[in-house]
Amino acid sequence: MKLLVKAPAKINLSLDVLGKREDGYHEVEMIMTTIDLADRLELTLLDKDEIKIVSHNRFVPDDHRNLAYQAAHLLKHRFNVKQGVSIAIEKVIPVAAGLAGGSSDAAAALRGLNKLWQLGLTIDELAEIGAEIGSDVSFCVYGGTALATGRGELIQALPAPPTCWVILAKPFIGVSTAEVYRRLNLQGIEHPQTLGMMKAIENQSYSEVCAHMSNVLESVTLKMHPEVNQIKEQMQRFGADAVLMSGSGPTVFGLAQHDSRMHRIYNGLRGFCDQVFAVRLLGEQHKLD
Ligand SMILES: C[C@@](CO)(OP(=O)(O)O)[C@H](O)COP(=O)(O)OP(=O)(O)OC[C@H]1O[C@@H](n2ccc(N)nc2=O)[C@H](O)[C@@H]1O
Ligand SMILES: Nc1ncnc2c1ncn2[C@@H]1O[C@H](COP(=O)(O)OP(=O)(O)O)[C@@H](O)[C@H]1O
Repeated sequence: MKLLVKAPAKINLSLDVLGKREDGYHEVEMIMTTIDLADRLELTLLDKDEIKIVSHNRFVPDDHRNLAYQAAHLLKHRFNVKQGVSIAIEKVIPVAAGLAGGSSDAAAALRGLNKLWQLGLTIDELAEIGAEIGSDVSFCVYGGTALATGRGELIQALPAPPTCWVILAKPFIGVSTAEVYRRLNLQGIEHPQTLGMMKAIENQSYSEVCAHMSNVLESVTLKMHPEVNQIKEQMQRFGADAVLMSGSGPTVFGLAQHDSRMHRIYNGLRGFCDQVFAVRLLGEQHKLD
């Protein structure tokens, strides 16, 4: 038996860090939303009692380091599943990009294996299990738009932001999330107005969403990789209404409402970056798969 599952990427419309916790993680406040850029996972039941990862992307591990493997392993052992599974990952989301590709693959594996292995877990139970794999996995289990707090695993659903295009550009560098958090200096950072962003979304005000886009991790990544700032400037020059780095970076995204503007930014950026995409927001929390 086979099952196809989609694993969409996320962007952070705002990202605030409130402080460092005793467990080493940081307390965050983030507005996250899924976009129409997705990996595809093909799950196939195996008679043999094993978890197999198939991936043709050289940046994606095909063993226990793969987050989708970790999702399968967790479910298998916690619920004493005897069947094995092969997980083939067709990678579309750039790796180590601030777009939660690995986390979304893990979330898709959780949702898919819940069906394939007939575990009968609720979406909330899957999100709780996801938090054991990584801070962003819970959000990815639900998808849509949400406020994420705690270390990122506490999720409160929000309405869909106003419709627009998202143009993404990833320079040819990878960024380590752990290193970015480690280098963050909490003194003197300018905090985003998370509440303002939530109100902008509730009011369906595109201009207010643009005005409230802010990410405190930019202060670290832009210093380490000046090319990220250059991409931000290019996007602004080509007419994006607002521009921000997603997560710990290095991917930069810009928003645009009109098709013509989207084409101008997309074509303009292709000369500067190896990976450029123009996609729609997926919107509200919805039933993935
Ligand atoms: C920055 C964000 C924003 O959405 O995304 P990405 O840029 O990775 O996509 C997330 O906070 C990343 O979440 P995720 O990538 O799942 O992080 P984890 O695997 O849980 O943690 C990786 C490392 O980042 C640091 N970390 C992560 C989350 C957090 N709230 N505080 C932290 O200090 C810790 O050092 C941890 O060891
Ligand atoms: N399924 C997966 N897809 C991509 N990367 C993965 C996956 N599983 C584990 N990884 C590892 O996780 C690291 C971070 O990947 P990714 O989730 O794409 O980045 P980010 O957390 O910045 O959004 C990669 O360098 C890779 O080694």
